[in-house]
Amino acid sequence: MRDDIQSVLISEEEIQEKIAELGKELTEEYEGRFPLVIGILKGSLPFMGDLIQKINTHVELDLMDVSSYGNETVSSGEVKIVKDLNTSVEGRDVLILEDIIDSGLTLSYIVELFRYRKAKSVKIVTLLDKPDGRKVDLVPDTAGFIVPDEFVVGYGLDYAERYRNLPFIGILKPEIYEG
Ligand SMILES: O=P(O)(O)OC[C@H]1O[C@H](OP(=O)(O)OP(=O)(O)O)[C@H](O)[C@@H]1O
Ligand code: HPA
Ligand SMILES: [Mg+2]
Repeated sequence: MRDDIQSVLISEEEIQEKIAELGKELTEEYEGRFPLVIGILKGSLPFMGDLIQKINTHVELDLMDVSSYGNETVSSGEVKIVKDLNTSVEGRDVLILEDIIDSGLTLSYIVELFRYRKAKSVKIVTLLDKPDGRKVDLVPDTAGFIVPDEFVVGYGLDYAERYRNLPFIGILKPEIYEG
């Protein structure tokens, strides 16, 4: 699996350091507010798993599965809800956790949906932001790292469902997806 990686973009240590920082900020922000923390499957799983342990106040968790990439490296543009929330967002402080914002299509769809469902507040925290990939105007409230316009994998991010279990963020050798 690691032989398929051309270079490591963000190391395991850098990721964990950033998560500790984010956890501290979020603890202060959400102290006493009991936010609904929503992870977007499947990519956000490692980030969510690590980050929630660094948030030192009560939170409620839920998961939503949306998909627009299939097995491709470019978004289809069509966002499908594969699994909806179990919890109502109405009147709640919602904290959305994402692994990456690329075209912005996935999150703009979700944010609009949560506003329509009358969330009290919606905050977006993403581990990675790829601003050069943007197709719609969407700015996260917090981004851990800015990444270049390349297809990245690891720490939740997949190519054709693989590499999610790498503990770092890397760039795949082009021959893996070109041929
Ligand atoms: O800003 P965008 O261009 O919409 O891309 C970002 C979204 O794409 C990926 O999810 P994907 O649909 O591949 O599902 P997955 O998390 O299960 O891999 C990623 O996890 C984000 O949710
Ligand atoms: O660069 C990426 N890598 C993996 N999944 C993604 N989904 C959007 N962008 C990416
Ligand atoms: Mg994916």
